[in-house]
Amino acid sequence: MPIPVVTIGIAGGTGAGKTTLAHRLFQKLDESENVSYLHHDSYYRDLSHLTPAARAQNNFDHPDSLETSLLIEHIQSLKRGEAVDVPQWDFASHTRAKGTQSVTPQKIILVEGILILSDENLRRELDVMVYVDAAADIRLVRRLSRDLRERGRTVDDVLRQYNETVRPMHEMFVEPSKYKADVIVNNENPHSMAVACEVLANHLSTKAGIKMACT
Ligand SMILES: Nc1ncnc2c1ncn2[C@@H]1O[C@H](COP(=O)(O)OP(=O)(O)O)[C@@H](O)[C@H]1O
Ligand SMILES: O=c1ccn([C@@H]2O[C@H](COP(=O)(O)O)[C@@H](O)[C@H]2O)c(=O)[nH]1
Repeated sequence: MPIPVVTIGIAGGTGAGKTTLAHRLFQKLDESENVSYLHHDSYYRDLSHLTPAARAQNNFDHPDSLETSLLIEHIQSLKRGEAVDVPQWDFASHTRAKGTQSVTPQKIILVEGILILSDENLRRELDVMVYVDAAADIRLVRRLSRDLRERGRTVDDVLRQYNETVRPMHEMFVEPSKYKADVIVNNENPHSMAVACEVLANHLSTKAGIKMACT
């Protein structure tokens, strides 16, 4: 039996604050309202057939690097009330890890990723589209620090990748998708975050009777 579901998409450039916003939303939701959380990064196409050096050169910021059709299938399954087995991505080796993570159907499906608003079929699955915005230099600094800390990279790796693929793909696919969003959050302004929270709380309450306290 299908359950009423609200699907929220959170897009934005690398380091903009998508995951931070998603976690803030979890904290604001009533504890009884669980969320099915899908990250587009989990759907990178496996590269284990390539050498480690070739994998590191892959363009992870182009839409073709992701199996978006599988993400769409998973959103549709969750909407039908069916659990899904989500692949796991290993950022250190650039391969799909062994095993999957089961995600169960909930009233809210939260989908996050740099490219989720650039795909027309994926946009059709989203009820509310949010784009988190921050200046390129701020995003690069955050990305550098996160990739050194959490993704096993060196400064040279991060800067080479940023110049060769991250920045050009951002300009080609991510930044233009901002204009598809219902809400653009300025992550350099805490008030903008608070206003976005109010907009989402209002939408969740009107469309699905879900309570979210933003204060
Ligand atoms: N408004 C902010 N001020 C300072 N640091 C932030 C802010 N938003 C996010 N960060 C930090 O920037 C890094 C990248 O944020 P994250 O939410 O992972 O970005 P994304 O998911 O868009 O790549 C994290 O270390 C996070 O703690
Ligand atoms: O194996 C990989 C897969 C992805 N990336 C980079 O990740 C970011 C997207 O993640 P954010 O959390 O939004 O930053 C994307 O820009 C890819 O370049 C990677 O480096 N290696």
